[in-house]
Amino acid sequence: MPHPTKFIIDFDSTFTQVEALDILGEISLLNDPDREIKLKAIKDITDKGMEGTVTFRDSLIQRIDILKATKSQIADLILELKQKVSKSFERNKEFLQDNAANIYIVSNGFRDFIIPIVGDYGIHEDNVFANEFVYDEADNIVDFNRENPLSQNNGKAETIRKINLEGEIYVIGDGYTDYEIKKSGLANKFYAFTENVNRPKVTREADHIAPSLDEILYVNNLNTKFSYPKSRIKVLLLENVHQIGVDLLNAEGYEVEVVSSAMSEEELCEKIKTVSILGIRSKTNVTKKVLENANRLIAVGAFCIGTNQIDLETCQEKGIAVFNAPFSNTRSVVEMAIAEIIFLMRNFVDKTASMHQGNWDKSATGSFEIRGKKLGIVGYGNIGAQLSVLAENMGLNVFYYDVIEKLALGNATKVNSLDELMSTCDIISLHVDGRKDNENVINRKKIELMKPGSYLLNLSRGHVVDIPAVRDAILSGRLAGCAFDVFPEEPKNNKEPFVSELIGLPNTILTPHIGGSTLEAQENIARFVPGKIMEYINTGNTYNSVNFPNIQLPFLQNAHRLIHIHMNEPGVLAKINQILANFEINIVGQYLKTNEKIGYVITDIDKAYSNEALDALKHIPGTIRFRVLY
Ligand SMILES: NC(=O)C1=CN([C@@H]2O[C@H](COP(=O)(O)OP(=O)(O)OC[C@H]3O[C@@H](n4cnc5c(N)ncnc54)[C@H](O)[C@@H]3O)[C@@H](O)[C@H]2O)C=CC1
Ligand SMILES: O=C(O)C(=O)COP(=O)(O)O
Repeated sequence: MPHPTKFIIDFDSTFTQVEALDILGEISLLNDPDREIKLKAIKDITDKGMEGTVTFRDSLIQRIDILKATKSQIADLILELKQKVSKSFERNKEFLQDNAANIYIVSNGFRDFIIPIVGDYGIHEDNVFANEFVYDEADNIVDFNRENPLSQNNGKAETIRKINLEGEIYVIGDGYTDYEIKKSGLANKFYAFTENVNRPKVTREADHIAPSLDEILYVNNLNTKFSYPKSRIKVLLLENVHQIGVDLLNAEGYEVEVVSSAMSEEELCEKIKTVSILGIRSKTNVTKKVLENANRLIAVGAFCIGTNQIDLETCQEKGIAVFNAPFSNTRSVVEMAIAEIIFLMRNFVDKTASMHQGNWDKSATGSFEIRGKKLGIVGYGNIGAQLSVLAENMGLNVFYYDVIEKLALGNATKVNSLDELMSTCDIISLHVDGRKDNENVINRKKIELMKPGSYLLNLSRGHVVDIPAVRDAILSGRLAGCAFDVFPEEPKNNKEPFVSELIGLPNTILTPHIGGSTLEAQENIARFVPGKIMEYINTGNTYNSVNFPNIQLPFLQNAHRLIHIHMNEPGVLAKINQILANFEINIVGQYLKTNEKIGYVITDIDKAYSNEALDALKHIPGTIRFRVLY
């Protein structure tokens, strides 16, 4: 049943993402030597027409004169425009088709290209009000129908007056001429559509600013496709997440804010209040206090490997799913470790610094090949194991220690205690995770166990090593060198100073936590993490989540999906199913997984159900979060 409200929708920059005459210019002026100048002139005239500094009629005359387009070029334009329909119109095609009888396109553009585009969405040509080109015998566009009110200022209001619509009338558009319909008393509401263009002069006049069609349908209870408009989902990305990630989340229709540095707890406590998706890297601590303020937060994306900076348990208790990129920068860290082992054993860093001072110090003293040396890897996870493979290929003998049982790759040898590893290897490289228990795992005692003249690398987490003990070992000559990429205290951004007791020590490589900072790694991460978050939000999939039970779900077809997150206590599933039975709701599919703390139940049901049933499900004791996917 179509909804009785009548929608008057603008075409250029509303139904489509672009101004059609700009695109027509790109086509008709393709081989014109003054193409760029003319295209710019068309844009300028369009803007002047919008601002009202040139009358709309004059702007049309001038543009058509520059365009010199033909009928066959209109056919090309239509093909282009079909690719440029606004994303939220595309998403809500079903709504537009079902309600086509009550949808009117009123535009200062041209019927010649509008009808074929909106026709694909079920909108009948009788409901399209727009200008018409005039062609000569050779099919060149030479003029437009000057009798048409839409070729003049305030033509939209005049057109609506003539068609004499009755009932509730809503106007959707991005331009001042759309607002004029409401201003003339011919519509009940004006929605300023900002998905493609945001004009303050227009949004100021709006009854409602609509970043998407989803938003308009949502506020009018007309949403059939999305239970919640994506444009209402606020994303906050901190710490210079790669632009690809920003673009992906923007393209999904979310409202994305980007901040280049990390945030302090205090700053984040304030900022998080309106945020639904938070993206961070290693520097932002998502603490219990932050999470207490995070009542809209659905998911956290760690755009890195480590998640020790996030209070994962509190996230679980609040039904916030956490995702990371477990392999995207692994290789980058390993390559850096290999390079540093060679640099340390040849004393390259001090030698090059000395050369820059004008010194020539050619000597083999304290310089060694890495071939045949014993490399001890602490933490044989993804990074440790990959380092093992590459190091062995370069001729190192690999030994490792891990707190859990791990498959030895290649010829690597498992060692049964950390002490044994520390005391027998020439190089120790740390690749443990950042759990709290790992604080000072490499303490003074462990460092004292190391072979005289050995080397220490830490590319894992700063709190794992006792820094004053390393300083003493370097100064006493027990350690021949060390490489540190991570520190107990790291600056929040590139402007804050770096302070450490390791500054100025000999054969000591210090890097600003850049193990994973390669363009390849950052791009991989920026594709991976948003992908996981969007999948979770759109389908409920938690596969790869760090803190949620992992479920890989089938596509939702012809059903609605109930997502129920609850404390893992007995009987919740039974209660869910009891409610569904009481309301005679047919279950199409059901999936449950739990971990020690929470249960995650997905129930796909037939589309016909009452809101009371949803209400009852929401109020089952122990419910943490409940949402519905259409
Ligand atoms: N410097 C940088 O830019 C980067 C640093 N990292 C850090 O590297 C570390 C390792 O990353 P992945 O290998 O991907 O993690 P992973 O989780 O795959 O491996 C960690 C391994 O350490 C073991 N482990 C934990 N505590 C241990 C201990 N006390 N003694 C011995 N073994 C212990 C675990 O059992 C596990 O096998 C993490 O701390 C991560 O945050 C990761 C990427 C970039
Ligand atoms: O991936 C990790 O765990 C890292 O330590 C890299 O951190 P970053 O993203 O460079 O702040």
